Amino acid sequence: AGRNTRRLPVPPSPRGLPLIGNLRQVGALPHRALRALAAAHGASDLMGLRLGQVPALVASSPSAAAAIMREHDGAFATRPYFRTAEILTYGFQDLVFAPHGEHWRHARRICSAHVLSAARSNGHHGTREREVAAMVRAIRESSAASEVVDVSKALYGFANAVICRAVSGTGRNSSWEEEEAAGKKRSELFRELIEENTALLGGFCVGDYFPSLAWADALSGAGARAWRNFRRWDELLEKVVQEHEARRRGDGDSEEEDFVDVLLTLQAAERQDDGFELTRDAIKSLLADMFAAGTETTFIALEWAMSELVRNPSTMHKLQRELRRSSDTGASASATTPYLQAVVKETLRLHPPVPLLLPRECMRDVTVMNFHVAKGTRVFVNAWAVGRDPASWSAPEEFRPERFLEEEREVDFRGAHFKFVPFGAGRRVCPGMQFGLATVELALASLVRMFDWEIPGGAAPEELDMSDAPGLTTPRRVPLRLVAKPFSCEEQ
Ligand code: HEM
Repeated sequence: AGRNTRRLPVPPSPRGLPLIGNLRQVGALPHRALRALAAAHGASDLMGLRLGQVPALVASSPSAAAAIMREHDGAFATRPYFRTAEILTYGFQDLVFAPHGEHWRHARRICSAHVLSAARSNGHHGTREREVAAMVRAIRESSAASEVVDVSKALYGFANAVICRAVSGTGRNSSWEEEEAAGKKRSELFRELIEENTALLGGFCVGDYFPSLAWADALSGAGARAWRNFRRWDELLEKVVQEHEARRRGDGDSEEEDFVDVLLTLQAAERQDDGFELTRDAIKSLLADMFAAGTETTFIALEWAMSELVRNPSTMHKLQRELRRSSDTGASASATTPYLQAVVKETLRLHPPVPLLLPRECMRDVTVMNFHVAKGTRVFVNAWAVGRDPASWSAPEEFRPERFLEEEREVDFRGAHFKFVPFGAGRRVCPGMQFGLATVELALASLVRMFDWEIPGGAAPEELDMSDAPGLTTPRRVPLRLVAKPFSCEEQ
């Protein structure tokens, strides 16, 4: 097969410049630029690119997404090596990103098992509810002082606090208020570190695109910046792990096990049958990964859900009616809130928080949709373009949650429908899907149920700026600032 594939054509590709190839054409909003490039070059399924010295492949249609993540999932299961990621993950990029090693399988099993069970457990449900309550309280206070609420900031703080508590726990021995103050300080530090991480990972590291010029990073300072950030992460995570160890030596009270507890228990049960040793650095690497992967994504989904609702008042009212009617049945009653589920789906279709998913790398020469793809090719799946594919969706650019209750009611994002892949699919599907969704649904339900929202200064809903920020994740370009009017049942 290897010999035959060489005679096959390579995917259509726009002409690049000498040396840098197509790097300049990717632009600040790569998901948009890549869709336009693909359309202009007859490459609506697969498009070839050259990013510096690195060959790349972009999948932009549902069938191309299925070819990469279902038919050839095994060949594309690895992540490319990134210099900054290597530093930021304790040299454990392999542990988190390499596909076939025992380490990867083991680490991933731990992550998924914990994250999924945490999503269901009552302990974490309670944690989420307390964080939602804290956010609602803060918004009420701002609205009483007739301030405009920085919704983006409130949502980021919320998403960050939920992940902080799920991953590194709550100081179970202190009161909630004491903890809230300490937690806030820590959340701020986490926020700073995560932002720096995102900048570093999304940033341009010469060595990632020009392996033969890797020494240039030493000159540009990207390497030094990554090391500096790494040391700050390390200090914080070391503290988190030490606190847990002290607590475990103490009263051993662990009614609410968090992620660090699970990892320490595993470490103690040491030498797993596959010979994997959970070192201190491996634990810290996994923690850093959860923080980085869980906060930004949850925040972005919430930010766009609120934006779309404010921009589409009839949708907002319909959701408010559903939630206010079913409020006494409790937040877990997802069966009673079908419209909420549809709103969340529609938000993720139009605004997947990681629009190009995380890059994969081709591990051997393969034939994909009759094209030859060489080993070492870096692969992007344009989930954003796939979710707006005009051949698969009616009125694809419109926000219309009803589609998920009508013609698309069978379609979901769990990895079986390749026209809707905001969490990826196959071996590399997001392990935090359940956890992220539960957080998004709970927070959105409370904000929509408990407040009426308006754009400050009486601007018309359709004037709301909906542009996305440059980078590999897509938060709003400008923060969402709204007036919140507390809703009380007597008004209706
Ligand atoms: C709405 C929320 C979220 C969205 C939209 C999202 C989306 C994604 C996407 C698109 C990927 C890459 C999948 C691929 O390449 O096929 C991913 C990977 C990942 N996500 Fe999420 N995610 C969310 C929440 C979370 C949360 C809450 C956590 C953890 C607490 C998490 C942990 C991870 C990890 C560890 C990976 C890397 C998996 C791997 O490389 O195998 N995610 N996520």
